[in-house]
Amino acid sequence: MTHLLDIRNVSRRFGGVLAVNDVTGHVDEGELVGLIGPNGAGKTTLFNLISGFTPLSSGTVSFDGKTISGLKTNQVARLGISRTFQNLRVFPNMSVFDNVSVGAVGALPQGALGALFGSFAGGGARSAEISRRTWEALEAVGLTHVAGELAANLPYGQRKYLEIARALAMQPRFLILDEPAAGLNDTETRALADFIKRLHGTGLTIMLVEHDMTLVMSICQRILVLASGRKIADGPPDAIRRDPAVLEAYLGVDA
Ligand SMILES: Nc1ncnc2c1ncn2[C@@H]1O[C@H](COP(=O)(O)OP(=O)(O)OP(=O)(O)O)[C@@H](O)[C@H]1O
Repeated sequence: MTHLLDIRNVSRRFGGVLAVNDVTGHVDEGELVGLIGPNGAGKTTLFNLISGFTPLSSGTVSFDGKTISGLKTNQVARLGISRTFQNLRVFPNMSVFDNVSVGAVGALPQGALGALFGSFAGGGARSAEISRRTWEALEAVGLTHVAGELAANLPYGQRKYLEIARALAMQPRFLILDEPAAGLNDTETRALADFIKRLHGTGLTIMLVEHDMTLVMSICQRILVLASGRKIADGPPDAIRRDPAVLEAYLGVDA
């Protein structure tokens, strides 16, 4: 069976640091997978390698049976991989609606709808489709009521959902969330966990990096663990919780 995401012997070196060291793993269609590990383990670098933000030093990444390593970020996005960032990348002086529509614009190849609807109707059909996808994404994260607000005016918690909405406006098959709960309080984190579960319930495949273990253990079906760039474990939350290598590397406990 072909995995939706297939990572084979992937490495990335930064000077003397092997940030990701010969990692092999996969994500199947419909899974909700967590990626955990101590600070500096290589989690964000692995996400960057998957989404095309950082070139690989060696190895291959395939998506839906096609090699995507070497593609540019926008090409990867158009194939259906969408992501959020550890540090929010919201445009503060743009409206919430415009921030999210950036995602929809990025996902639609210029002229594709023109070809579909004929050259005269193309421009109008394209902007109607962008608007439809934007509203749909805002609806999914519960931000339609602030669509006209400047992003800068949103509280931090809502800006995180804004970033997720922008990723959703690309109508991805595979969503990558980099530390979605960072900076949120306990109540907000619980609400986020429910939201991610609902999103996953719609059939979306999701992979997330998260330091909040309660969140990861409660919602993920499977967890990959990195330590010093290497994959040290891969399994369901219960097994990961008891894995001696994980306890040693992750919690500093000599099991
Ligand atoms: N652009 C870069 N240039 C040089 N070194 C880098 C670069 N990006 C990452 N690294 C190094 O690679 C290693 C892995 O970093 P990475 O950010 O992927 O870890 P992480 O698991 O996401 O950590 P954290 O949980 O702290 O976010 C670290 O030693 C880091 O300093």
